[in-house]
Amino acid sequence: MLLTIIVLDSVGVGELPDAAAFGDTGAHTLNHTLAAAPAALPNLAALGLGRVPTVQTSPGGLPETPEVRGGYGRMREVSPGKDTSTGHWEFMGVQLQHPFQVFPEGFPPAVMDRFDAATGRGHLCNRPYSGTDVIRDFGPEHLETGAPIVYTSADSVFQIAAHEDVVPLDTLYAWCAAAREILQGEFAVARVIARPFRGVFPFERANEHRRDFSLVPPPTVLNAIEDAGRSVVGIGKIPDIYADRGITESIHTDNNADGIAKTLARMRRAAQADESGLIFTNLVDFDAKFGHRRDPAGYSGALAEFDAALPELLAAVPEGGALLILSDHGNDPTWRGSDHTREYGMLLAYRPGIGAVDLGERATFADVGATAAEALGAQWTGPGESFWTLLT
Ligand SMILES: O=P(O)(O)O[C@@H]1C[C@H](O)[C@@H](CO)O1
Ligand SMILES: [Mn+2]
Ligand SMILES: [Mn+2]
Repeated sequence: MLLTIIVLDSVGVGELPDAAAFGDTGAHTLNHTLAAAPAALPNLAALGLGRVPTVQTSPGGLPETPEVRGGYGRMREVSPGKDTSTGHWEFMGVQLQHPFQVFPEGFPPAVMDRFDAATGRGHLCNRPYSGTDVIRDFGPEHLETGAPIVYTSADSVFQIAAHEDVVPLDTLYAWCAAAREILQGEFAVARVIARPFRGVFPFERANEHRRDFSLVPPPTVLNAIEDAGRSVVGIGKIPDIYADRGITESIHTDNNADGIAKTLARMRRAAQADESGLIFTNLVDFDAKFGHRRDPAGYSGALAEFDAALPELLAAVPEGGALLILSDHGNDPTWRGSDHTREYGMLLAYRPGIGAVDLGERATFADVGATAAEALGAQWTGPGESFWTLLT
């Protein structure tokens, strides 16, 4: 049995009931993107996306689709966060009791003194910043001094930007590993992120060389699937997000198109070998290239690019297999600021021969992991209610 899960990173489907606590009342990544930059998305609509509550189907939204052949629903996130780690860990059965620590004033001397000692270079910035603005504003001084640019956001992240001609990639990754060691315990941040950049002012991000150094998660459904002797193929940021735990094979990707192509190829290889396991992909461009940059046209184009590839992905689902399409938080490109938005996760499902199946409102993202465990015959007694029987 082959299960493929594809996360459309940050494609939220409307404010969660507790959105006010995050300052996100009224946010709706999908609706606001399509209202600002219309795209038909016929294949996502045919899976039932337009039937997810609050998703707009009138003009400026998805087309009405009389013939829906897919499972559709939305998911509540119980963990108190709206970042990638929180969302993906909850997918696989980890419900956080407390939010990851954030550092809106920057990182204290107890952290930065140790980091400076590790790099021998001092540092620049050390406060919340947009990743494209920070290289524009601090890049010239970085080129002169070689000091790493350290910045954060509303998320629990310690980000290190450095020019590839000034700091070789392996040095930047070593600095991230050193920061990862320092940022534990009272200073634990969910992720240390390497943000290499290149070119001349105002510089260009080398997104394909981004690397996330995540905290190690507690045991997840991925471990249970691996323990059941199934393969767990992580594509894109997935291995980083789970700190390689419960991952049996990792496939790096440069962008969404590359992620889609590598997912397709791996699905076909698994089907030919009658392989039983999970292919788990994260497509990050929606979030990283367009959401945080408040670029609805780019966001809409990325959705259209995925929608155009969907027929091939559906055709690659073997008999008896399944495909889930999810989102892990919002990042409304029409919203104020440059951070994520607290929204329902999208849930779409496809199996060969499926009709229209209303998967309803899931009480937690962890229903995904409970479903994956049941589908793949893994033992999971943690959080989440499986919806696998709705798909069989
Ligand atoms: O460097 P940028 O502004 O893209 O940083 C964003 C802010 C988030 O915390 C981080 C991970 O999604 O990317
Ligand atoms: Mn994300
Ligand atoms: Mn993000």
